[in-house]
Amino acid sequence: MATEARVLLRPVTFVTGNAKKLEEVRAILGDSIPFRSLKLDLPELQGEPDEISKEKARLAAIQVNGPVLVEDTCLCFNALNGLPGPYIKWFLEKTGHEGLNNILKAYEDKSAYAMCIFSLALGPTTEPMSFCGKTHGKIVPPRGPTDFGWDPIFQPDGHDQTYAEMAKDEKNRISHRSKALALVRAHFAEAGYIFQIG
Ligand SMILES: O=c1[nH]c(=O)c2ncn([C@@H]3O[C@H](COP(=O)(O)OP(=O)(O)OP(=O)(O)O)[C@@H](O)[C@H]3O)c2[nH]1
Ligand SMILES: [Mg+2]
Repeated sequence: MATEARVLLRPVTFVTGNAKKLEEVRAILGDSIPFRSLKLDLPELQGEPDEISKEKARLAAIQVNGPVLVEDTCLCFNALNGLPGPYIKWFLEKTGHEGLNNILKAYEDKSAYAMCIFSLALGPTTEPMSFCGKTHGKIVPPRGPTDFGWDPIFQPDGHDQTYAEMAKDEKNRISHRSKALALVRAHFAEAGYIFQIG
């Protein structure tokens, strides 16, 4: 089904308070989609990851009054049926890498998945669309640089290194974030948006 082309008068604003996310999004997207960034710490709902991400997009679109892209990242332990999930930020802040490993000491299953849900809202009155990427792996004692979140304790399946130990471009090739952004790019290619940026 052909999608009607829509004219966008402004670049897509990627709204995040997290500089490391922005760095990765820039590296992955390159110049495939006209975008700029805005540093804002948006309030986050409690609930299912998809709804948290969409609500961030709704709030961001009101602030920006134009097309916005946001993302919410989850780290999900299979032994805990997906928790900490969207609450990983607070678990990490309060318990650290050691605490996250300790939580799983009670379980044999150390498997986990990293999940990114991007939400795109074309404007403040448009319902956001979501794009989800997942990378499966396991939780391990920390290895590698500690400059980005839980990267040192997440070892993707099929790799000997944690996210933190990997070269940046290697992480970006296989990450939850790059899988979700591949869907965002495919959406832009299919929707045929026309950017008329004055
Ligand atoms: O090791 C990591 N590798 C990653 O690839 C990654 N992506 C996000 N995070 C962290 O996981 C929490 C998500 O929470 P989150 O999605 O609400 O992000 P945030 O509040 O930092 O930014 P934002 O909500 O303003 O965009 C925050 O602690 C982020 O630092 C990552 N850690
Ligand atoms: Mg956040």
